[in-house]
Amino acid sequence: MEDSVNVGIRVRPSSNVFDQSIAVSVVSDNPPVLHVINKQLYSFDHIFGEDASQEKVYNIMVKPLVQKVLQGYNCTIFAYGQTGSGKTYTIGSHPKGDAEAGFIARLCDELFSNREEYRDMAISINYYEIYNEKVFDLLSDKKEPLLVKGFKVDGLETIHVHNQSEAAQLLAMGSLNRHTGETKQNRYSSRSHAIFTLTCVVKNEICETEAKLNLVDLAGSESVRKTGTEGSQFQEGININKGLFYVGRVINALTTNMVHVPYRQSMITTILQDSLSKRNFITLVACVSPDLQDVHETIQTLEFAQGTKKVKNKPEVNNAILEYKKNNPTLFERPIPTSAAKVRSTPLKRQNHSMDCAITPGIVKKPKPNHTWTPCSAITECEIQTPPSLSAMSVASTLRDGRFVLSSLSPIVQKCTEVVENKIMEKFQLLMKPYTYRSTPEKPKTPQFSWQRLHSEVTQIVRNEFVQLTSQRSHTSSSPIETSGDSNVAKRLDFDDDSSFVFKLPEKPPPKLPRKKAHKNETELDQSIQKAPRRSMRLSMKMPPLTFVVQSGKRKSLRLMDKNQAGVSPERHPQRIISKRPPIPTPRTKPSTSNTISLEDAKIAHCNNILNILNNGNEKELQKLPSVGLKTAKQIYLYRQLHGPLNNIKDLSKMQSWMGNQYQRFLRSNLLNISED
Ligand SMILES: Nc1ncnc2c1ncn2[C@@H]1O[C@H](COP(=O)(O)OP(=O)(O)OP(=O)(O)O)[C@@H](O)[C@H]1O
Repeated sequence: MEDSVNVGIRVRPSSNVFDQSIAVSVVSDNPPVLHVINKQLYSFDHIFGEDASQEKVYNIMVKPLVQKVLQGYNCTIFAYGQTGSGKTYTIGSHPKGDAEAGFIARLCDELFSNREEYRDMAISINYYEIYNEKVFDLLSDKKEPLLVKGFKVDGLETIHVHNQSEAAQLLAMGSLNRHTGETKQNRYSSRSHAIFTLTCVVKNEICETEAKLNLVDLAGSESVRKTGTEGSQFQEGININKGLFYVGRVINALTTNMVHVPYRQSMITTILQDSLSKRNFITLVACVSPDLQDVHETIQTLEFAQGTKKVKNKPEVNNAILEYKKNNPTLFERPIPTSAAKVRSTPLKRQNHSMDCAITPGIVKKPKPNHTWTPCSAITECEIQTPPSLSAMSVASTLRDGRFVLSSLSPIVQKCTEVVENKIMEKFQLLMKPYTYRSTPEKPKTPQFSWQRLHSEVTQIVRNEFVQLTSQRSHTSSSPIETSGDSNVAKRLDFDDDSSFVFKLPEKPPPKLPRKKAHKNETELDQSIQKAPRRSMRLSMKMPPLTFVVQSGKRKSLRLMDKNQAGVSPERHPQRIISKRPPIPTPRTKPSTSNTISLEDAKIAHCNNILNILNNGNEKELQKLPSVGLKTAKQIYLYRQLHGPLNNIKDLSKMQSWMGNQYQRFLRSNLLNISED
């Protein structure tokens, strides 16, 4: 196993016996690619289709961990997914017959039946659950929650087992004690996270190693709306989702080498802290339902799984996608069903730039029913439609023409490219108007039009520009945009040609823009486009100046001048976004603003902010200020009680409890440039 985090997806058999509305299909097992309706493609370490046997899933996901445990590594296997998606089935809460046996039964079988191999090993079992953020022992009669000290659970029963039947008995007994409840989606829905821990102590002549193997059956990732929970079940749902969220955050922090791993934010991550670390091994089996009615939860689960581990893009995956698209052209051309059209990405969406095929859908525009996107068809006025989903076309265009692979660029440029593409697509219909007059005897026939061709033309122009940009600015592309929204991208675009990336205000005031270019609304713009004789001529029109908006002396953001000011929408000229011309401020911006004035304003605002915290903050808030600890916070608080609010920050120097140059240190660390006199 090359990675310490291994993510697999398991698709359970459909529960729709008669209805064939399936939303998920496995594109290929190897390389693993999954297709979800609404044109999304995902890749993970492993994907198991509906017909994957328990044995197959166990052999791939769990078996390799046995050796790791014997070598002394802690291993944790999580089953994650919506309620009823097969988590308990996969982990195995009951010692079932051979074919149906889950991970726990198979593991015990492996460890005990090969006693020769594991002769000098002692195994003990803990089985407990986390219900409503409290720990309950499933192997004990006690009904009270257990105390947690640090990351250790106090008073947990640890039972030594010597053979498989003893282990099976404990599993069966503990499973009966689990908190379950009936929801709309599962009659015996697990309402808790159940943790079955095998502690293996291996002795040999030289040393003794101890390692844990945790099998965690997480509670269902729920949508309260769908499960129909209320009252105490609703509260359970909140705690369940909290636990799940932090499991995801912790694994993500480990895979991305974050300095801070948020173990303490939920009970489950607190307790498993010693097993969830970079030194140990983590396996996540995300269970999904293939049914169309569950597509929203399925996408949430897939994005959760994707969020836990950034899957590296592999060429074989791209080839598999291409092959699949070739064989299933209709899947990528048919209109999006209403239920799927509502699907949005989850709050956990991020890092989708890691794979071209997993671009998160934006708001999906729904084409007219029964309309099929036909490549290279001439269109008439009445046929103007919303263009196909950008994400799908992006994948296609980046891969099909083979000229350009988006993923080869840095995340920043990928994101920028997406932004520009989106802008172009927004105006697509307007751009297309000139093509749409009907062919009549008076007018010449409209040239044959193809969405694909136009899209790839425009995209290629933009991307070529970005390729140049990356080659000039390769040093800017090292830091990935973790949770970038468009605003971040705007910031990223925020540079001119100067290598220091310092924004410069233009020396001359901006030239007055010709009025004739100003368009008040889209209809006007629309008309002017129609009047323009040829698209090529329109594209050769003079580029509207780029606008830098100066805001409170902070970093300036590059904005494309809107059509009210420039007359021509900049989205139609994406190739100019990295124009080398010096930036011209918008006529609306105060012409006299200089950086010094803005910086002064910023300083004053900063001082006021700190003064506000000093006067109104409670002890906790005061401690958020640099160089203010609990003691100083208490002193400031007391000083305020005795002397009333501070008139200015300098008043703080009157506080007698400052030691040595503590006050100066406070000023320095809060970046307060206040003179002593
Ligand atoms: N891969 C599979 N093959 C056959 N049956 C399955 C599979 N996955 C799930 N099932 C069946 O689906 C039903 C629900 O599964 P299970 O109880 O494991 O869901 P769950 O995800 O644990 O739900 P909850 O979170 O509510 O506890 C069970 O009857 C189970 O046998």
